[in-house]
Amino acid sequence: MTLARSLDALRFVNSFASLPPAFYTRLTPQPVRRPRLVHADAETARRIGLDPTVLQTPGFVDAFAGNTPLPGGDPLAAVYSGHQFGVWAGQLGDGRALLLGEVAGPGGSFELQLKGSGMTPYSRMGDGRAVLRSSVREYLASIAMRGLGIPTTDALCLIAADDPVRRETLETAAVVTRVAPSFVRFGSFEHWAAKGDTGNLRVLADYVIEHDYPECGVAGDEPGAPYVRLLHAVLRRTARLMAQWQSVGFMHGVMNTDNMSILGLTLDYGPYGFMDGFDANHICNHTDTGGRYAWNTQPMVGHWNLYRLAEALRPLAGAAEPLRQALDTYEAEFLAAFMPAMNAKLGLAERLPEDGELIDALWQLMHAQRADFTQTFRRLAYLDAPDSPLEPLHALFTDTAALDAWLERYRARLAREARPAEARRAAMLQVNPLYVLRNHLAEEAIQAARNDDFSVIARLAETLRDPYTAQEGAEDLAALPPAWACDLSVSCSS
Ligand SMILES: Nc1ncnc2c1ncn2[C@@H]1O[C@H](COP(=O)(O)OP(=O)(O)OP(=O)(O)O)[C@@H](O)[C@H]1O
Ligand SMILES: [Mg+2]
Repeated sequence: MTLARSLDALRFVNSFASLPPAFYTRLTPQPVRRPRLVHADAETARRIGLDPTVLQTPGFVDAFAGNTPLPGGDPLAAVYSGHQFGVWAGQLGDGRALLLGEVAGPGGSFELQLKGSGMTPYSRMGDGRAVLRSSVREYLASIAMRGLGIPTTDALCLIAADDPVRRETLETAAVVTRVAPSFVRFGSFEHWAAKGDTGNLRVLADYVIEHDYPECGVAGDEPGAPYVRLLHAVLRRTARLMAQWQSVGFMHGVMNTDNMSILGLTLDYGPYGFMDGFDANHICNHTDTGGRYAWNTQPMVGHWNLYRLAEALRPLAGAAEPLRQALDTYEAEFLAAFMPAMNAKLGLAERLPEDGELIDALWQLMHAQRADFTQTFRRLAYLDAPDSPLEPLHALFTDTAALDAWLERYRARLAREARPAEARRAAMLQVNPLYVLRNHLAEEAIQAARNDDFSVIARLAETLRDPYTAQEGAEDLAALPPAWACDLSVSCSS
């Protein structure tokens, strides 16, 4: 299929553009110099109805670099506000992102968004650009999270360019095309609520209900009820997302309300991290000196952010009490997702009252010894398997006697499972990934990409797509971080 026909096949509908003009500013992307394709994701292309064979064509690169317009596209930057690090930040908005439009693909309806495509009226002090470094991280994280089965925005392609971009040092620009059913954030609601503009608040809420949560809107209902249901639905998705993050050791790093997806997707891959050695208080974002967004605070912050969303919806709900009741279900929703996830990670098909203590004891042990998060769970799957020595598991812990003591408890618990050991092992390998996007792997990919060597990114994308299956020749991608990685730090700079 030719590029033109394939792009024509993307049937743009642009429902966000049908909202009142105050919601966005129409503008075109600012072109970049010498755009070149770093990588494109055929799976995402298929989902949106784009023939993957066009991904390598120059026309495709130009269109998704923002250098040539997409037929049927209607680019716009959306306004939103938000709380950053617990403090009201006022008006923000797509300062470097542009919504190209919405397409109907075989996998549903998706918005396509360029990130790093130039200044907008919401750029404030920023330059509208994203550097290659942070764009590689965003691109790979999207693929990694989808591979893990965790709700996320997707990335269609990553394009590198020559434009210089000043951060701490001089870097170069890149553009990521992100894909999601919606990029609306908690902060999109806070924006109108803070202005006291209940009219536009209702427009937004009704749009989100119609577009993404039709089950919340019931005709002939009490006037405030759909908005309470909306909060409840977003709360359930957010609670589940937090449980999923926790269970793979993912840390978002900047859980500001403007980065909280109304769809419960992982949104905005900035200074995120996957845990290496387990430290429950680990802060992946160097800029977050107070540790607001440490691993163990994430579920609580999710709840705090939902409070901000509830406050924003208050003028529509009619009364505060139903919103409060919805908020009160958060902990139960989180635990209803997290506890079974933890049982599954340990291969416990049944749930017994004492399992919580067994799991807590493992967390404490891993934390005290900084045992590698990913490898600990993965290697537990092979416990007492034929031809599987204990040594690789022992190697993750400094105090092996303490590990052995816990393993005795664990074995005793496993003995009460009806499921045969082989079936348990297979189930554990399905939920405990072997490959996660460790910081040092992203760093290696970035270093190579800076020299126009995109092969490291391609290899990581291929492996992370299927993180639960051991892949021949990918042993190094499962390995613990090398010594040099201790010095890596990731900040908000992007
Ligand atoms: N280089 C930049 N130029 C213009 N605006 C920026 C830039 N970097 C960040 N911003 C804006 O600052 C605010 C907070 O930034 P944050 O890092 O959370 O978002 P982001 O990574 O740019 O985008 P997104 O949340 O869409 O992934 C947003 O309004 C964002 O658009
Ligand atoms: Mg953001």
